[in-house]
Amino acid sequence: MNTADVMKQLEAVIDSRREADPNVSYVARLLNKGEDTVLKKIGEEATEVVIAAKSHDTEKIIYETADLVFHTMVMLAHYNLSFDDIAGELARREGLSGLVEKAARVDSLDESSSAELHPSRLNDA
Ligand SMILES: N=c1c2ncn([C@@H]3O[C@H](COP(=O)(O)OP(=O)(O)OP(=O)(O)O)[C@@H](O)[C@H]3O)c2ncn1[C@@H]1O[C@H](COP(=O)(O)O)[C@@H](O)[C@H]1O
Repeated sequence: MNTADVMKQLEAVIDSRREADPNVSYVARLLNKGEDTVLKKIGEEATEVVIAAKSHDTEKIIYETADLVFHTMVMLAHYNLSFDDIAGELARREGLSGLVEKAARVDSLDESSSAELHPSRLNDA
């Protein structure tokens, strides 16, 4: 199976677990416990990825990253988002250097803060 098919299939399984019994489905249990539990798992799994990466153990990195991706998919389901939403955002960014994007963001921040300090706005306060 290619990557896109794996993600689509996992997404469909997660979606199908919305109404499943939390006693037999881990996904149903997580979704039933709600936002805080779903988000706590993301934090835990992200930390485990960092620890695995620092160990330079390839198998552990793959295993923990799979856990993180899986729990991220559950989090997206919680917010009724799909992996297509993320793929769409990544596609939108394609070809736009992170450095160029950051420079544009910093410039626009500078413009808005200098506008705040502009003498014509002194009476606004
Ligand atoms: N890909 C996964 C998957 N990856 C990880 N996990 C589970 O996620 C949990 C990870 O938690 P931890 O490593 O923190 O272990 P833990 O301390 O036991 O976890 P907690 O007690 O904190 O929940 C483990 O129970 C893993 O088995 C997954 N559970 C399910 N899936 C997929 O989701 C499908 C539906 O699963 P069910 O809803 O259980 O049928 C499965 O068929 C799989 O395709």
